[in-house]
Amino acid sequence: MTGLTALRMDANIVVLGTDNVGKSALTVRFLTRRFIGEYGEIESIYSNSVIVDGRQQTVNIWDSPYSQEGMSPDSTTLEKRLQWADGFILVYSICDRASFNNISKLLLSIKATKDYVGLEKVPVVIVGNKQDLQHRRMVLSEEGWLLALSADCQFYEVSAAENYHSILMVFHGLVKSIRESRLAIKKPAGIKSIVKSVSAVFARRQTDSL
Ligand SMILES: Nc1nc2c(ncn2[C@@H]2O[C@H](COP(=O)(O)OP(=O)(O)OP(=O)(O)O)[C@@H](O)[C@H]2O)c(=O)[nH]1
Repeated sequence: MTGLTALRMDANIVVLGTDNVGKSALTVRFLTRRFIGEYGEIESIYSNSVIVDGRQQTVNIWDSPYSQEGMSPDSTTLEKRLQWADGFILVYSICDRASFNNISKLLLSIKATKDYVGLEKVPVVIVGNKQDLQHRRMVLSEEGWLLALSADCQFYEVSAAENYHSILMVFHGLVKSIRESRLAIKKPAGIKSIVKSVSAVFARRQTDSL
């Protein structure tokens, strides 16, 4: 991440997942507090001003409909989104095993792209949506938790249809992580690492003069 990126006050969030998992439903819930049921197939970047931990922040959210050509984990269209993003929301449906399997592929694509541009760790939140459809559940909560633990991500199970607050937590959690990752990059070296570097220089000088 460059110095300029570290100073930016807005956060670019990309919402990814296979078709029908509720990417648009989550985004619209967060932006309007409403669940409208049908969302169409429109690709959009929404901007919204939010207050997280008492600080105002502009959040840009890129929500794209899934299609085999455009959003499969190895496509160039996906790569464009990966480059643009400061953080990701990866959505699966708890009723759709294939959508859960796709999350691991997306994690690999994110890692490959962001490593390529030199980032150490990109904030990611994994979301299991449609929690209200318990009778059709195909993916256990524990599987979501384990995947998130192994990838060092946050995890939420939510229902965009029934609950606004859990969706709010997803977006706020991600914005906080993006902020923290920027602060970590800007943070000056601690006193311990300065002492270590100075000692290393002196040690080298002593051995050079022998
Ligand atoms: N029961 C239930 N239905 C949901 C929930 N979230 C979304 N849906 C429904 O699932 C369908 C797909 O939702 P979308 O938000 O369009 O899904 P998407 O991931 O954006 O889909 P694509 O645009 O095809 O990529 C719609 O009929 C929604 O009403 C949920 O939490 N519970």
